[in-house]
Amino acid sequence: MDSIVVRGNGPLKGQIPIAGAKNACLTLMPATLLSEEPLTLTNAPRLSDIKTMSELLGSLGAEVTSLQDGKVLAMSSHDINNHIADYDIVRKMRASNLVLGPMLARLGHAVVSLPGGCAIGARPMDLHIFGLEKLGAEIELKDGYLHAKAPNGLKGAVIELAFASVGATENILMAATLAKGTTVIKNAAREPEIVDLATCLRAMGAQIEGDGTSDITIQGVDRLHGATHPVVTDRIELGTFMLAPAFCGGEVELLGGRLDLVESFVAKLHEAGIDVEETDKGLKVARKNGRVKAVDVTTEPFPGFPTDLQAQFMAMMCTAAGTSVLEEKIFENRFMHAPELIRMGANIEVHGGTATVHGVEKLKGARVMATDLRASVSLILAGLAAEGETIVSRVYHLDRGYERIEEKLGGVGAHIERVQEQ
Ligand SMILES: CC(=O)N[C@H]1[C@@H](OP(=O)(O)OP(=O)(O)OC[C@H]2O[C@@H](n3ccc(=O)[nH]c3=O)[C@H](O)[C@@H]2O)O[C@H](CO)[C@@H](O)[C@@H]1O
Ligand SMILES: C=C(OP(=O)(O)O)C(=O)O
Repeated sequence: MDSIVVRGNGPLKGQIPIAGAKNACLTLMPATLLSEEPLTLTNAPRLSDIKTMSELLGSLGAEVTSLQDGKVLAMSSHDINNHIADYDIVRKMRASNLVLGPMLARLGHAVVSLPGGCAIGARPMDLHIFGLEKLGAEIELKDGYLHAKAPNGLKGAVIELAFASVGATENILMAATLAKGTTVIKNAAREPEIVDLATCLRAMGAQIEGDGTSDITIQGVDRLHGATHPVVTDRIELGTFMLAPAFCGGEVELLGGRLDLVESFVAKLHEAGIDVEETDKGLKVARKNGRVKAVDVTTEPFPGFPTDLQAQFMAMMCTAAGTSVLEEKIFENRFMHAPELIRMGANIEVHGGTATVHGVEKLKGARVMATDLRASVSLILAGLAAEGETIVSRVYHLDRGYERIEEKLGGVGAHIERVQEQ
């Protein structure tokens, strides 16, 4: 199994290219199931989650061809000959549940394994089911699988979500494109990945308005056609790498970075005393001198501070001047990185969904274990700012969401290498 070894670093300098968004690509790929014609995605990230989604789509009869070293995904769902998304693939990745809406819309039936919980929370699918049932689907849970059918086809409806769930919005949005009549999703998620999905669906012939706001209106059409669509920039990879110079010092330009994707996060960086400026090619982040200031953060749905950047921000707060309070409002168990950061000398108290971080002068390298994707990368950032060597094990979590992290961070002067452990 691979581990990542990082050594405490001086200032970082240079440029890091930001990839297409994992979380956009994972919903754009199942959109191929909605049409018999090919869908091609450009600017795709090279990640293990993308391979898992390719495997899942392949198991349903779709063809996914990876071109240009994985940056282009050419997909065709001409022949969908299986309607069962098997537990063995779905359990590897929760986003597998995003085939449910498209399969139901295209085939009129689907059987999809319930993904189950994961390290960060229980993550039920009640809102996905609620929305699809409003569209006329009949859904039953049997043997751990959701058995969904729409004997009379899907029909447009007004669907008010109790919480602005990203996945539920995506599943309902995709299903509604082929439903009869008009669907309105109220309290829809507003994340950039939803806007990217709607943009791609429009390129395929769907009629959608209001994406990026809380009310999305979809006028169903009879069929969707092929398209080529560039995946939006990964705002979480962007935010993660913005924290590297903020934490270690130096100046790094994030190529392809866009302020509108990370505004609430950048507001917190400014409060902490970090400079962020827009350039022709992206965003430049600099910390020239002085200690980072402690700031409080509450995670919220977009446009609020993203939960997927909470672990990384907590790592930086470990050596900030003062005390910061981090409130996690999206997932009930997303502080698994705290005990590992404490092994590196951090002073953190966790009570329920609140973590209080008392800044210390320095972290110290240690052997630590990654528990989930963003926890893993928070430990790498902490290791770069710590004294001595940090070994992060279980980095398969990391490979789900960060392509070639050693190359990207190594390229700006970080001491980081991947090793194989027995
Ligand atoms: C592949 C992907 O895009 N993953 C992202 C997506 O996950 P995901 O789509 O799973 O996140 P949701 O927005 O659905 O979940 C947010 C909260 O709603 C709850 N919930 C969700 C659905 C449901 O039917 N019932 C319910 O109670 C969840 O348990 C969680 O507490 O958005 C999250 C919130 O920004 C991000 O952290 C994930 O990185
Ligand atoms: C929680 C995440 O992903 P997923 O929803 O795929 O588990 C993430 O990207 O941080």
